[in-house]
Amino acid sequence: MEQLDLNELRGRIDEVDSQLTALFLQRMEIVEQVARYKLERGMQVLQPEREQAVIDRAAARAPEAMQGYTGDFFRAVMAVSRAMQQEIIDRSKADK
Ligand SMILES: C=C(O[C@@H]1C=C(C(=O)O)C=C[C@H]1O)C(=O)O
Repeated sequence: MEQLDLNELRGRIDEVDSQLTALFLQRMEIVEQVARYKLERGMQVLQPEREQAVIDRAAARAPEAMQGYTGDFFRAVMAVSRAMQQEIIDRSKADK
């Protein structure tokens, strides 16, 4: 592959990444509110049924060859989501 082509492809990846970043941050802002909801009600951060539903719905939207990767992507996103929720909850409990 020509260097020029690679640069062009990477430029397109950078553009998608910038959209992904904005959407990720938007998702995490909502997740922060979910964490506060759970904190007030003493709920567990991990909700396996909900996670499976998120993965299944996303995978169903993807072409067959991409379904596994789509599931992996959402598993990673939700692991980050849970980590932030746990930090919010732990910090809030430590402050009391
Ligand atoms: C956001 C939530 O918390 C966790 C993270 C999820 C997510 O990021 O989508 C889904 C389920 C939970 O394990 C939730 O309960 O809805």
